Amino acid sequence: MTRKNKMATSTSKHGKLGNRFKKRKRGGMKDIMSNANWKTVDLGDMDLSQIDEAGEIVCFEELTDYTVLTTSGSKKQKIAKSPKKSEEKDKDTVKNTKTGGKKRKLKDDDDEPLKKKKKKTKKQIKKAKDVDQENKDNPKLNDIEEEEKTTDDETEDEEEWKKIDMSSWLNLLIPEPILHALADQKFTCPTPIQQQSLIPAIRDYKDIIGAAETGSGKTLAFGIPILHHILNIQEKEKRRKVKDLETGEDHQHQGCNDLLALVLTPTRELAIQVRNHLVKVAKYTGIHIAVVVGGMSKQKQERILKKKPQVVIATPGRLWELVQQGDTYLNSVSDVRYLVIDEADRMVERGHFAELTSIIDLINGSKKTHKRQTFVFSATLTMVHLGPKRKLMKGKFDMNKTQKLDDDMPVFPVELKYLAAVKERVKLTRKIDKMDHKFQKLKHQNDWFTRNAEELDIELDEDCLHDLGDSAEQKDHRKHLKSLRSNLNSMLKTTLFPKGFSAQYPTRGGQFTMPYKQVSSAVGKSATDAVDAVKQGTHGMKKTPLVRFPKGSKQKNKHKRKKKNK
Ligand SMILES: Nc1ncnc2c1ncn2[C@@H]1O[C@H](COP(=O)(O)OP(=O)(O)OP(=O)(O)O)[C@@H](O)[C@H]1O
Repeated sequence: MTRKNKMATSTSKHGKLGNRFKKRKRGGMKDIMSNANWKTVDLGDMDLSQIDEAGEIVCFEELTDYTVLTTSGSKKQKIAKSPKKSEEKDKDTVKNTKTGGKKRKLKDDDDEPLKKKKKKTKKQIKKAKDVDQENKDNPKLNDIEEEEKTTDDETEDEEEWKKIDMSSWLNLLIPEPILHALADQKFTCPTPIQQQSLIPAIRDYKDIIGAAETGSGKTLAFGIPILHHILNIQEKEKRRKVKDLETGEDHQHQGCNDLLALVLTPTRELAIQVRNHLVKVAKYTGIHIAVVVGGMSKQKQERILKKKPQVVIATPGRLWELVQQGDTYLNSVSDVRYLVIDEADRMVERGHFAELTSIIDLINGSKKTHKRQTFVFSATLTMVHLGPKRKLMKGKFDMNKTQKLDDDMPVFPVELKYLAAVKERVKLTRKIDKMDHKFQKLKHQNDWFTRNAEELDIELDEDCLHDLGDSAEQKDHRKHLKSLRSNLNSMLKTTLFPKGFSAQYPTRGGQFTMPYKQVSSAVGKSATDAVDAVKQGTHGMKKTPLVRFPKGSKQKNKHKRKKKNK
């Protein structure tokens, strides 16, 4: 339907569709009854057969006098009779057809005058070919824009979601629009990785390193905090704008229309998967999420980036290529506030590493003063086991001794505990030796001085001799040494390995035993299952006082409480 009250439609090769045809619209059927004959539209030199999108269309015809009938339930409504009225009313009716509680817009194609359409069609020939090729190559890429349309179309009762029990999310600082979207998807409980990441990432703005198996919900573990922070930025931006309007000032801030978050994934399939997942959860936030991956046509990429998405999900290769080409929007990638490296273990494989390093260098070189929050997620633990974490995080935060030990020896947890106990014993013995040695040395010095002084008949100044018995410092030393000795004693009295251990398995730094049953049940299993198997078999061992828990940890507090109760 055109503004000039002309109608462009198609006729099949086998003849006209007739004077009455039906057009299905959401919310009802539309009948268009022609009151006059169709007239052929002159398209000049243009050959319709060259347009891939044209499908069955072989020529254009226009209808200047028609009546539009719509069905509302079973009742048919006549909405236009005369050409002028028909145009106005038809436009209104279509525009007001409710889809998902939102006004459905007329498609540009329906709304444009035919002449304009003719000009555009020539231009569209190439574009249509590009798009078609692109869609053939990548059906998934095609879904990216499709899905956006369908999301808008969904109908729902605004308050309906509040009936769903979402109490498990309540303490995790989830903004209402996100909670709403989670409820829509019936995600009533956070997964463990989400539960553990959300508060530190949202409230404490901590960097997160997370390792959890495939399908454990890692995407939302970084997605929700990022959306939460962006919503906050938008809120602040709005307030600033209001303030600027009041004061007449014009400040430039990084805000709603900037690239704020970058998610890097090793493959385009994963990028699309992450994007679709985040789009669903950002449904009510107004936050724009886009994907930048290889295999997408330049035009489509430009179209997507023109919308200024605040979150970009990309593969390192494609992103780096576009940055190097000088893409204006992606050039601000160095200023992102949230950086996610998803599937980090795969990302460091050869093939991604060079571009990933370049991107990270670019981001690290940013002159912006704002703090960046980084999320590193991985499906396997290989990344965590690559080397001591503290080397990578030097100076970032202090690790206690047990953490350092665990970090150095990422074997089985149970093994670590016994290694820790052995190390503790050795350390204590060394400390005692050292102190003893100091005392011996002092004593020896005193003896040596006295002996020589006697031999040489020199009167010794008392100050030359070390006081081993009376000074406060010496007293402290003695006290300390005593406590070290008693600790070592109790350690030596406790059996390091419970009875029943028969099989032996080697570890770094020593040979330890564990029940054969557990060893055999752990063989050939995934790391998690093997650890479980070991844990089950060594349940009793966990209770030995040799195990040192990190300060402030749950186990430590439990241990303290138990001790107190005794
Ligand atoms: N809290 C939740 N409750 C129910 N389902 C959830 C929840 N969080 C995520 N999911 C669903 O679990 C599936 C896996 O989630 P997600 O893709 O985030 O896992 P992942 O750990 O990133 O997996 P992968 O390693 O394959 O990327 C998705 O279909 C997602 O919709």
